[in-house]
Amino acid sequence: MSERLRKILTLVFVREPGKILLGLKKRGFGCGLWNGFGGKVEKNETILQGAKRELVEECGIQADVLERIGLINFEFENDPVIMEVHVFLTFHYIGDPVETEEMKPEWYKDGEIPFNQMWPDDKYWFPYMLQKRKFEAYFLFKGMDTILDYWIKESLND
Ligand SMILES: Nc1nc(SCCc2ccccc2)c2[nH]cnc2n1
Repeated sequence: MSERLRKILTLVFVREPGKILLGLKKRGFGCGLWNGFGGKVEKNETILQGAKRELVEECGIQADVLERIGLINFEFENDPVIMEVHVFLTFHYIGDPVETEEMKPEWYKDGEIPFNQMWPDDKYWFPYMLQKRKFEAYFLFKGMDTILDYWIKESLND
């Protein structure tokens, strides 16, 4: 896997006790789905800096403390590039979420997460993230809707 082409991306979830902030993607990759906030990591920034930047750009929230909670590799059939998504979590942030051109933010109760309007893999790894259990996962997609294969495991390392 190491010699494959990789695209490094971030995904940030903002939490309150019993609630999670999701954004409805208004354009681009994953348009029409609820997701965390994130995107590409630029050349001149670290993954953590990229995560913080995307959170501000996409919903106006500043998170000084982001905890790395997961690492997910997404592969799409017939696409040579693997998406390496670094997932972050924060309970400590500044500002109220605002709608942007990219995202429409909404708070959801943990038991009312709209998985049927989210990427199909989310229901597999959200439980780890909601319980603050670090995880690694891999999903092989056919198109945008079908998971051909996957694994997920709890990881203890940083
Ligand atoms: N939850 C979730 N997210 C993504 S992409 C997240 C990274 C990203 C990529 C492009 C723009 C913004 C954010 C997924 N891809 C396949 N399953 C998936 N599940």
